[in-house]
Parts: sequence; structure tokens; C-alpha cells
Amino acid sequence: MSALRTIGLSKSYGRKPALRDCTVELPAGKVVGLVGSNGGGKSTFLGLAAGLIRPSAGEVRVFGDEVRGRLHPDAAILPQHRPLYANFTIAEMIRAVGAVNERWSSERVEEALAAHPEMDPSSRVGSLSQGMRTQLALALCLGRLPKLLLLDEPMSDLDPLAREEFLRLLLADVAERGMTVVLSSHSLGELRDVCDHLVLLHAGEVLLSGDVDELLDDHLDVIGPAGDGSSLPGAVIHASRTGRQQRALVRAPGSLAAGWEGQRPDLERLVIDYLRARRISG
Ligand SMILES: Nc1ncnc2c1ncn2[C@@H]1O[C@H](COP(=O)(O)OP(=O)(O)OP(=O)(O)O)[C@@H](O)[C@H]1O
Repeated sequence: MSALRTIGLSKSYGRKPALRDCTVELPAGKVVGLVGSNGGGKSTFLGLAAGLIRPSAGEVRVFGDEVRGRLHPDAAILPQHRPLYANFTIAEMIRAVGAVNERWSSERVEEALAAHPEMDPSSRVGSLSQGMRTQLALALCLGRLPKLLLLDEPMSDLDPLAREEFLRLLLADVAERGMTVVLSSHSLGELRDVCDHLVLLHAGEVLLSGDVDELLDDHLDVIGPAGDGSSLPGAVIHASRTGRQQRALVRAPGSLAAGWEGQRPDLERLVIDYLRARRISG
């Protein structure tokens, strides 16, 4: 069964569409990278998946159950604004969140915070740096022992070491507990190392969704003589010229004509060329 499935999911704010007819199926036990342009709909997608936002049309299912305005008991979300009470101490915050969750492990929270001895339990949340708040909010998410963890730009305010530790913690939970992680990020370099599955959003539309390796295998980054567009193999996603050469990203490539060379694209190339193509076509 998929961890998260959306069918024709749409959300408009007033008359402005934020997500349009989104149908995706995200496999359980994987790390899913949610990427795209600014305002592409990533936070809206995560909010809908968590039941924080109500859809304008379509449906969301978490482990087969339709999400209807409330967080699925097997899910946890780290929203972009990190919902914490500034006047509470860290220890009070942990107790408060534990008290409202039926399934709860304070050991799991402590385990997640163990790598951060600077987070004294008696410190006020309001005195923590932005990155420390993110660490605390993530630890609170893990305390719910989620099977599906939804993370909105979790690494944006973490230092390089904290990012590495954060990813290590997540990957350990994916491997040991079979957790599914959906994380939005603009940092393709970081996603490349951890993502099994990709969802690419632009202007509320899903441009790509699938297993990362399969998507990369299905594309070719080709270079050849300019002006010879007729010999490009496969469907052209985006093409550009420099002098006498042209470069293109093609999908479902056939065999290459003489004078052309091709290689499997990396994740950055794939994502950037899809977004560039959309920007040009408007
Ligand atoms: N509460 C809201 N009211 C009105 N419009 C909204 C609201 N939240 C989001 N939007 C609009 O919906 C669209 C999608 O926004 P969303 O925050 O989901 O994108 P995003 O991909 O997370 O963006 P970013 O990468 O910039 O964080 C944008 O056009 C945004 O302006």
C-alpha cells in the first residue's frame, strides 16, 4: 500500500490555484523529495496531506485512509513556521506535546535531541536559535513515532553538521522503522544523496513524479551540432545552444545519430531543465 496517495487533488486560495489536479502515489518506506519553483505548491501539498488545509477538489489518502481535516494518527508534520510556544521551556514543550498525543515516546524525543547537548531542557523555547527550534520541532515530530513524516524545508536553517546529523537520523528511521519521509527542499545537492522518489511541482502542477533512478534512466543529457534538431532522440524537454553546439535534455531516448553524445543526467540537471522549460513556455 502507498504511504500517501492523492487523486485529482486541487486547492485554490480565492480564485488563485495553488495546486491543480495532483495525482501522485508515494511508496511506503522511502524518502520522497518534494521540489519545485517558489510558490510551486509544496507547502500547500504538505498541508493538505496533513489535513491542515482542506482541498478544493480531489482527495488525499494516508495509508489508505482519506484525510478529512485532521492529521492521520500515523503521520507527523514539521511545518515551515515550526509551531512551538516561546514561553515554555524545552522540557515543558516536550511534556505538553506528549500530553496531547495518544502514541508518544519521550525516549524517542530524548534520543533525537541527544546529539544537541546545547539544548538544555530548562532553556526557554523563545531563547533558542531558529536552527535549534527546528531540531526541537523535529524531535517532537519523531516522538509521535510516525510512519509518515512530512517535512517542510526542514534543513533551511540548519548548519552543515546539523544537516548531516538530521539526514542520518531520518535515514536510520527509514531503514529501521520503515518510516516514509516526504521532505520539501530547494537544495538538490542534499536531496540527491537521500531521495528514492521525486515529486516536482511548478505553478501547482506536477511536472514529474516517480522513482529517482527510473526517472534518470528515462532521460538523456545530449550534446551535438547546432541546427541539427531533427536528429535529437526522444522527446525534447529543454534545449539550448552555445556557438556551434546544442545541448538538450530528452525523455525516452532512442539511439543517438552520428555526431551526438549523451549521458544520464543528474538530479540537478533533470529538475532545472524541467523548470527552465516551464519558465520559457510560461
Ligand atoms: N494562505 C494563503 N493564502 C493565499 N495564497 C496562498 C496561501 N498560501 C499559499 N498561497 C499561494 O499558493 C501558491 C503556492 O504556495 P506554496 O506556499 O504552497 O508554495 P511553495 O512551493 O511551498 O513555495 P516556496 O518554495 O516559495 O516556499 C503561491 O502562489 C502562494 O502565493
